[in-house]
Amino acid sequence: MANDQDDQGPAQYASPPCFMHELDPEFLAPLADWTDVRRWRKAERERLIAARLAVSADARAAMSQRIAEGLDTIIGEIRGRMVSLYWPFRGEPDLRPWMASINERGGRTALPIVVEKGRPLIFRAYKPGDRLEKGVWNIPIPAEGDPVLPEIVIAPIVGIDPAHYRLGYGGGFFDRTLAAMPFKPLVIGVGYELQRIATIHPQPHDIPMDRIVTEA
Ligand SMILES: Nc1nc2c(c(=O)[nH]1)N(C=O)[C@@H](CNc1ccc(C(=O)N[C@@H](CCC(=O)O)C(=O)O)cc1)CN2
Ligand SMILES: Nc1ncnc2c1ncn2[C@@H]1O[C@H](COP(=O)(O)OP(=O)(O)OP(=O)(O)O)[C@@H](O)[C@H]1O
Repeated sequence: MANDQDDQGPAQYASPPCFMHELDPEFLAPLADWTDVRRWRKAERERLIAARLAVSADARAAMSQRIAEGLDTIIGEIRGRMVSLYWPFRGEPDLRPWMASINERGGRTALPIVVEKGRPLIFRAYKPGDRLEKGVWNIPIPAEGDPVLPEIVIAPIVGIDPAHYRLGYGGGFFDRTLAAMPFKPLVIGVGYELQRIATIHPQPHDIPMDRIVTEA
């Protein structure tokens, strides 16, 4: 039969598949919708947290010290300024020695508090030695004190991309908090070089960090 093409090789698609990833390994097809992005972010968070925890505690402490030096370089004079930090968990850089040094140099420090899931964080002043209590997810939080508004916000990253978009633990807390603050603080993302990724597939709610500091 002249028009029967079934025996002329395999069926062909109307358009060729995309081979962009073969030309450039960094090429990433955009994820179609938020369901895909959320699924991808969940897996990527787990991978990045595991990678961070696989680094020895000694190496993490050394990197944390380097990060503290990088923060001092960016911030400069600390006297009279308030910086919010965080109580480290899951292998995050431990900046508590730097928190102590800020207070010794006439600066002030604060910690974030989860008031409720789906709501912005609040900040309370905290310096080493102040009383802590257990907050949501058992994260230590300052036991007392009025809310404060830090002019410098240090945000620990799970992942970070070249446009400074931050992947966090998935609560959306920092994005909500920065969107709700009455002024824009200087926002510095901190983490390790191993947390750099090609893209976090940024969404309209994601707010990029002003600066990134790692051990490098
Ligand atoms: N050290 C530190 N403190 C911080 C933050 C941080 O990133 N690091 N936060 C920065 O935002 C806030 C806490 N954010 C968190 C967000 C999610 C989970 C968490 O464990 N989520 C569950 C899933 C919960 C759910 O889906 O409802 C999980 O990952 O298993 C923990 C903390 C405030 N304090
Ligand atoms: N300004 C906002 N208003 C309303 N919802 C928001 C806002 N910012 C983030 N969200 C919601 O929070 C959820 C988690 O967001 P995302 O995956 O970006 O979290 P994350 O940045 O990794 O978490 P975190 O800051 O807590 O470490 C999403 O459902 C998102 O829509």
